[in-house]
Amino acid sequence: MNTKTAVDQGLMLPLMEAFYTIQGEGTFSGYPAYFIRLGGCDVGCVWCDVKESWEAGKWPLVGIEEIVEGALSYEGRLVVITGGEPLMYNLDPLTRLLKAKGFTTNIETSGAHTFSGEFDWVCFSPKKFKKPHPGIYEKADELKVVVFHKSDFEFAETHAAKVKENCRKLLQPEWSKAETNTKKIIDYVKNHPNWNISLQTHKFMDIP
Ligand SMILES: C[S@@+](CC[C@H](N)C(=O)[O-])C[C@H]1O[C@@H](n2cnc3c(N)ncnc32)[C@H](O)[C@@H]1O
Ligand SMILES: Nc1nc2[nH]cc(C(=O)O)c2c(=O)[nH]1
Ligand code: SF4
Ligand SMILES: [Mg+2]
Repeated sequence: MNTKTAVDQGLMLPLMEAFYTIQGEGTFSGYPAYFIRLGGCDVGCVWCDVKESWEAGKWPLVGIEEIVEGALSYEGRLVVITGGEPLMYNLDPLTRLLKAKGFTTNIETSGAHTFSGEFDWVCFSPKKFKKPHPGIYEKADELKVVVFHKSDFEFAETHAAKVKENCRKLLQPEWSKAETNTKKIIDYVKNHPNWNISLQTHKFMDIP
């Protein structure tokens, strides 16, 4: 099988980095987790904190068995697949293998591409820069909207209207503007208690 076919089938993936850390964001904040960061993103968020991930061709193509071997070398059995935009790839084979080895599988996604993979928890973080694919709304367990500008509250509500009833609704301050945005988020959540706050706690702890 040639490399392109292997990538198309999700048997090889561009791996930017993989590391064992503490999930810093969202519902699983505080949980030890192995992060698999796939290279490549076509969404283009102006405030993205991993812009170096965007160009898929910069990262080595790694077979999914080798990716899972890396995860197996740590004690934790929670994996977070992120990027870049991980849904640019077929995640069925990787997540099937992770589940067969006993992992809980979580994803961080903008939802801008068609869904694939078998996930226990889907964190959907919609972006103004590229519209989400409509299929993501029924998959999302957590809607996590980054607040950069005051218009992001209205943006958050338009997506909240489309997710499942039991989907968690989180507002996360954009890191470089955290001081002013966090104040706005606190006021918003006090007045709209169906929303909760997510902070990038790994940045406060100075860990990956
Ligand atoms: C780097 S993205 C990768 C996964 C996927 N592309 C996405 O955007 O969901 C991981 C998470 O970090 C958030 N994020 C990225 N840059 C951020 C920033 N400057 N401040 C706060 N959150 C940020 C994203 O919204 C997303 O929830
Ligand atoms: N510790 C830690 N938690 C995270 N949660 C989501 C992250 C991401 O970049 O997807 C991330 C990350 O990069 N590090
Ligand atoms: S979708 Fe995610 S990885 Fe892509 S630019 Fe936006 S925050 Fe960065
Ligand atoms: Mg991050």
